[in-house]
Amino acid sequence: MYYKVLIDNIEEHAPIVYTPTVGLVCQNYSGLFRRPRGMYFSTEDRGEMMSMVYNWPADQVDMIVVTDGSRILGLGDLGVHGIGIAIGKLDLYVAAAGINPQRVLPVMIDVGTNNEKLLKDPLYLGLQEHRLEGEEYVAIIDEFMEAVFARWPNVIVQFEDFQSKWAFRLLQRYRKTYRMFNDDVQGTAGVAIAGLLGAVRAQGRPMLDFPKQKIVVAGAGSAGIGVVNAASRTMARMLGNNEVAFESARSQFWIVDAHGLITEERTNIDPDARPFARRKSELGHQGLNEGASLIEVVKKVKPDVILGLSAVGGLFSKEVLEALKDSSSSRPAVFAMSNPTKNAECTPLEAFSVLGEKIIFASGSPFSDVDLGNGKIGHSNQGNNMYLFPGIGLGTLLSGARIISDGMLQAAAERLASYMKDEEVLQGVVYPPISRIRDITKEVAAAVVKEAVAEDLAEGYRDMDARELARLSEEETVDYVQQNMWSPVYPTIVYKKD
Ligand SMILES: NC(=O)c1ccc[n+]([C@@H]2O[C@H](COP(=O)([O-])OP(=O)(O)OC[C@H]3O[C@@H](n4cnc5c(N)ncnc54)[C@H](O)[C@@H]3O)[C@@H](O)[C@H]2O)c1
Ligand SMILES: O=C(O)C[C@H](O)C(=O)O
Ligand SMILES: [Mg+2]
Repeated sequence: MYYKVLIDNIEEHAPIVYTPTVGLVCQNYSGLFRRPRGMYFSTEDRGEMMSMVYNWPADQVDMIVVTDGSRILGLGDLGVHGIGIAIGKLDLYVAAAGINPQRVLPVMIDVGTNNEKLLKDPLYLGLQEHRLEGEEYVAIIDEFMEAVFARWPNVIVQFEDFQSKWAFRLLQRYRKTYRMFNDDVQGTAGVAIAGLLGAVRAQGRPMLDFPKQKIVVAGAGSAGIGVVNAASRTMARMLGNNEVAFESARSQFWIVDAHGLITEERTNIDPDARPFARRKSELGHQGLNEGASLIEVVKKVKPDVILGLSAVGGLFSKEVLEALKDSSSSRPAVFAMSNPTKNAECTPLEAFSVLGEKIIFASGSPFSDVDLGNGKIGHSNQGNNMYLFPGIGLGTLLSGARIISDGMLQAAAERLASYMKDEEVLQGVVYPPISRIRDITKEVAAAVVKEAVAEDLAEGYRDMDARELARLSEEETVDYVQQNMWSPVYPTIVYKKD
């Protein structure tokens, strides 16, 4: 009944089970606690996880969303309170992807917290010690992965809201051996690429013009670097996929973090950001220096896009938006993607009032459209990984792919981009409304299945073996996905008064 209500009213309820309200829930979780949900694996469970997984009552689990609570939305380290995010994401797996709700498992890895308030809070439900670090931390995650894949070899594990340093490291560690992905790094990247391709089409230009876009990214964490990595690979593919193409794609991005513009001259540069550090040779003629402020960078670069994944509310100030007036694009794009609402780099009202009706606007959390007067509407898109992660999970499940490849993620992003019609995109609508999330998820999942088959990764699912999967046409693949989506059905009961 809960899922029936959620699915039928997804537009109204997504902002409650998901961003922004889920953020508030996580911030107050110990005080709101009613009953335990999900599984907790803690530092104290070392050596026991293999037997613990057998305590979970379901014989089959299709999807796990796991977090260690270290970076929940843009709210920082919330320790075990972060379980709310895993529960919320899995609600969307049921509502959008039709994963059976009896086969989802939210997981919290409790290795302590560095949140001083929680460390002192008598109501805190988790371990009251500082976070475990280094190889001991990795050993805990290794043990958890071995345990869940031993009990459910076909499960898919989505890593969610791990602080950046672990997000990248764990993704590299597991992605070639387990059916797993990191939603903040990879899901966000695909959604951003789909929106950026939409912004190119909205200028009346072909998607192949994407490599000409100049993009300033504020934020060099798991999400920001994930976007720049994948978007530059997409550009490079469009340019011929050779070394020159990669170099040209790289030069389209300017990354600004808490210390300003990232250049080669930065000391202690984060290895994940290093490939995108601006070269010394480029800085002179651009009039930019190491650590240049966001506003300076926007003024000098005149970018087509400013994209925020900084978790700093209001970072796209009036001055930054004013500077974007000189953008070389006929329709500059403002993507204020940080969550929850108060962390958005700017609101659509702020962006449209400074830059006018032409811009393309997207935010991570939902905002209302803006009335621009004279019957004109400034469209507020929700650029959130919710448009991809359910389809990535479902497509992986139904293909029986052994791993989740870059190609499968790329296919998902491209399907999301092509889902929007030209008329919609020209009106500034680059993402579908959430009311269509079940349909878009079905399409994304089908694209993931097709790509898994093409890459010879698919091993089939239940009665559908790999050979049969390979024989399905595009349309048949979509039907196959649809038939395997769980749906709560209730008969209509009409009470008749005689
Ligand atoms: N819309 C989506 O689908 C989506 C997906 C993933 C993450 N996010 C959001 O993105 C945000 C960042 O997530 P993350 O995992 O990358 O976090 P993170 O903490 O790893 O990274 C934050 C980055 O922002 C930088 N930063 C801080 N202050 C800045 C400033 N004043 N100017 C420029 N950069 C600044 C930091 O240096 C860091 O590089 C969060 O709010 C999260 O909710 C949104
Ligand atoms: O949870 C969301 O709404 C998106 C994203 O995964 C985030 O961490 O902000
Ligand atoms: Mg997240």
